[in-house]
Amino acid sequence: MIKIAPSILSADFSKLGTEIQDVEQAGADYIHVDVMDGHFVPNITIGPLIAASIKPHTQLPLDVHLMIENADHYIPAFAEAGASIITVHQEASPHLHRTIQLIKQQGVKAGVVINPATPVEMIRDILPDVDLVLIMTVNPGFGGQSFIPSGIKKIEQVARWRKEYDLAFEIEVDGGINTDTAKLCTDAGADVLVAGSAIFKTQNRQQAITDIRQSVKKVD
Ligand SMILES: O=C(CO)[C@H](O)[C@H](O)COP(=O)(O)O
Repeated sequence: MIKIAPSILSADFSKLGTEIQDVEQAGADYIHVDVMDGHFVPNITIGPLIAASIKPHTQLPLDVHLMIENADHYIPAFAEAGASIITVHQEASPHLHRTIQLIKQQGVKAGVVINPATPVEMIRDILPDVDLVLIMTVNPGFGGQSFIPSGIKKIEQVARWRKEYDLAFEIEVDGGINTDTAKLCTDAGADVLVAGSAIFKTQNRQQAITDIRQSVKKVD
């Protein structure tokens, strides 16, 4: 079963608790928390204080996507805030192996992310150490952007390596996911679909999640 991770970047921040409860009741599997620092990406969003304040409002795992420089400085605080998964960018992590080990030392699952312009080969050597690989299909920073299809070949390649090396990490995809693009990703091997505007910008979140789940089952 495909997992759905609504990205709260597109939620109403004035009522985050009820927004999160709404998507949990609607059948979400993870709550995707987009953390941006205004340096690595041109936007500023959520810090550990907000992550900690939303944690009591959901039973779902907090899937924390760090789009920040100096992630090592903040990983303990996000773990303390209740993150279940923390993902860091290959492009922002000069000592990626050390950073992945730091996440695991906090008792949190560790993931690695690559941007649309980063060759998938850049994460090959870290695959045995991660619990999740996140392939970006937009340039990180904002919700509501168009899907960049070059991510599909990366999902396929990561899925091939997972099989070849007998590994068990999840493959997640993020950016421009909707009923038109979800199936391209799941057919390529994605297990977790992050969707922001396709879920939070609708009135009926249950219908939105059901529609994405149905779209990946369609026979072409
Ligand atoms: O990481 C992100 C942006 O950096 C968001 O998770 C992503 O863009 C989701 O939004 P949408 O589904 O609207 O594209």
